[in-house]
Amino acid sequence: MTQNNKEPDPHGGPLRRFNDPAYVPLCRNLAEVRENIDALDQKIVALLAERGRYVKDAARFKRDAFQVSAPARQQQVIDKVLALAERHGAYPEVVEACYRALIAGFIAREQTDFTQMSDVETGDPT
Ligand SMILES: C=C(O[C@@H]1C=C(C(=O)O)C=C[C@H]1O)C(=O)O
Repeated sequence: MTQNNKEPDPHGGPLRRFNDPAYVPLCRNLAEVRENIDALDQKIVALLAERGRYVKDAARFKRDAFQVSAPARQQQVIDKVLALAERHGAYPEVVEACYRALIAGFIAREQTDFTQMSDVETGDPT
């Protein structure tokens, strides 16, 4: 196969086919594939914003950095999303990698939020 370093033509027809006869194509061209991906990305980012708001709220119920990190809960989330991946036919390695990155990012934000809070009983900044 030759390499031409040109981006694919979004409006061209198919250049390859899957060998699996059961494969049902979804789109007529790459532009249509990308419209669908872009529409999903809008929903995914909106959902990430909503998830982030709950992660922020979680900081109100924690005493220290270990509780912010909550490693047992992290593992529970990974196990749960891997089971969901299987149920929905998502690629498990993609789901796991995404969630490990997401959780790491959310924890970093939660740790920052935690430093900008005060103890409910003493009023001490933590
Ligand atoms: C939101 C929480 O805090 C952190 C963030 C998590 C997440 O993004 O799912 C999970 C555990 C914690 O590391 C929580 O403890 O539930």
